[in-house]
Amino acid sequence: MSEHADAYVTHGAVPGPRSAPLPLPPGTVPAGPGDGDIAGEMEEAYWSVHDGAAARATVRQVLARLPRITRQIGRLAWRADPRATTAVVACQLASAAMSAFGLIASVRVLQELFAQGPTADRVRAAVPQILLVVGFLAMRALLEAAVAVAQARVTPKIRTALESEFFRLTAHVRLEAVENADWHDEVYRANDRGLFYARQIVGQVVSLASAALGLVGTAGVLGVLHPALLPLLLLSVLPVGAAAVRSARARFHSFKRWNALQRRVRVFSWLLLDQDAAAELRSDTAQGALLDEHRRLITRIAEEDTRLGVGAALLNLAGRGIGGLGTGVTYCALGAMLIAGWLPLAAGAGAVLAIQAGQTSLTRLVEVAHLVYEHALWVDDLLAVQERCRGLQLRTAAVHAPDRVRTVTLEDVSFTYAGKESPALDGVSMTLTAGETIAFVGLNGSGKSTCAKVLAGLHEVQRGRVCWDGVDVRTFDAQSVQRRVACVLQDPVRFPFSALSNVTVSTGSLTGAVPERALAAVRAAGADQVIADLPGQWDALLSKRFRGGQELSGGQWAKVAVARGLYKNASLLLLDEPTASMDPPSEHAVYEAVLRGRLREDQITVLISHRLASVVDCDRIYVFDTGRIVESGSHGELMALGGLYADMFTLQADGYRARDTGLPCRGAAGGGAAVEGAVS
Ligand SMILES: Nc1ncnc2c1ncn2[C@@H]1O[C@H](COP(=O)(O)OP(=O)(O)OP(=O)(O)O)[C@@H](O)[C@H]1O
Repeated sequence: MSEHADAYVTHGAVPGPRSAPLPLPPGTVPAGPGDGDIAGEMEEAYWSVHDGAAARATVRQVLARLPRITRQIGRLAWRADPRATTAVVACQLASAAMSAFGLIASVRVLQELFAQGPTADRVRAAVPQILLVVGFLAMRALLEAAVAVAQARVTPKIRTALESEFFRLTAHVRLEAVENADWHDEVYRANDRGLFYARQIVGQVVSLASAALGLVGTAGVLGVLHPALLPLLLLSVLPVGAAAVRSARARFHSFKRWNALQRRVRVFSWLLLDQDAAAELRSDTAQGALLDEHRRLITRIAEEDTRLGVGAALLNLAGRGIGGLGTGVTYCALGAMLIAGWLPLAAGAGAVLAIQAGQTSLTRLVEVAHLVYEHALWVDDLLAVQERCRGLQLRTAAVHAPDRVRTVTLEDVSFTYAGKESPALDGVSMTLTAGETIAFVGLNGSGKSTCAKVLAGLHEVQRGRVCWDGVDVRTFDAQSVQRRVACVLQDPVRFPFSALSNVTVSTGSLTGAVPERALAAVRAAGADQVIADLPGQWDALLSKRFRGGQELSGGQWAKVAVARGLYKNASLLLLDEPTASMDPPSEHAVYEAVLRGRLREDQITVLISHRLASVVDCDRIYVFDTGRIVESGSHGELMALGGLYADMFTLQADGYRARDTGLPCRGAAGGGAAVEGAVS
């Protein structure tokens, strides 16, 4: 055995420099999150960025942002449905006017009632004003209903527009961005929080406008009654406002703690309910430990709930106390004005009504302003993520990749993943021609999958060129390139669709199929028997999560994935360890189909495999080592070379021999037989 094989054996599957050795772990594990300051310990960095922002913001910060938020939401609403948006604004303004007119009419009713003369006459005189009050209130109710109807039209449209734009953008982001952990976190956060709050914020902005207009209306009415009542309104509402700000902040602060706990509980709930985790949990008898932790957390939530409830009651009491003090001072001042004769008694009673309405509007205004402030941060976050996605979109170009590619060439290609120091591919050159079957082999992390992705145009190289029929692939529209490539990966996506859709989805269709091609693809992949045995066959739903759905084994899913790749009928077929979970006869059948090119004679097929027996018949084999191609040639040429390939092949072939007897092992039918044949 050569020095290559020695390195393979003595250093394990991943040779190369190692970092500092891992020290012994401690004998006791920390009790877990939930001890001490739960909010601090359990904050999840990327979820919690804006949680509790309203608790930290000053009144000035909140007020300063409100006009911008209102404009932003207004723009979104206008784009979604201009008519409904106009209706919301117009009806909202009219409803506020009705409130103000109703208040003035109420004051007039009081004036009539407090006038001189017999009671019956005074009541009769007040009737027209009472009818006016009723009319204004009825109008206000109708207008508020109209606002709700228009809002119900515009809100789902905003949600649909934002959500479809969000997914359209994220689905077309370049692969390197998707593989970036920060981008991934941002997108999940935008999906979970941004879209959620975007659905609510229209209603909240409408409530905010309604409360603000209510306050303005009250001030207007008081100004009409007597200008000196305006400072009185201020005197009355300021303490109420201060109490409302304190209570809103406390609520957001508590919510942050509560939310952190809820997230943690959800992790345990998912694990306890998850179908995929069920077998391992039971075999490890881990349920007890998970249940204990779950119980501990929900107990903490219950305590937090009680703490929240008691805190809210105390804050409410304090707020009402301060508000009551303000009201008391206001009424004293009002009494003084009445005694001094500045104001008729009826106007004084009207002022009391107006001040009470003003206090209610202000409390609502403060609460909703804090909500809008915090939720708008999440909506901003969503819009910022969308903007970032716009800059990461797949390349679009007028030139499309050729329908049938004759040659794919890599010219001195180097590629380094973002954040990595050493390149994954370093000066790789090769030419692949239609009709060939090529294999990539090499140690873990040597660059095989990266090279396949570069060939497929999924990664843009930093140095060198990837050419399709002599044209740099970067000049083609990216999606046109991807339409001509089929990738079958080791861990294929298990689409929760019908068996047929699982095959046809590779052509971008869930509902349309070319029946003969679908049958040929599943036969070639060995998936025909899998589908034939399912109740419902082609129509069988492949997901246990839905009623009547079926579950496949790992190997059966792999066959469906290979069928999907073959069905695409692409110029370039990339198979990245597609048979790793298949039984030997199935693996053999797939390689037969792929290697003999049963579906397409003019296809370039690239096969990545660690089972070297499966690449023996390939036209050419490239051997990768730390991002470079160190050997290439046919199986025979590489064995004669006696390098890394020959060492790996011999090592694997030895594994199929019974050590004592020298006889082949029984389990090595299919692939094993090929190895025996090849090395003997
Ligand atoms: N998305 C990624 N981001 C950063 N580094 C990556 C990424 N994917 C792969 N790498 C790194 O690039 C190098 C080559 O990886 P690649 O997946 O191409 O190797 P491979 O030969 O296909 O390995 P394996 O046989 O284990 O599948 C490795 O060092 C790996 O850690």
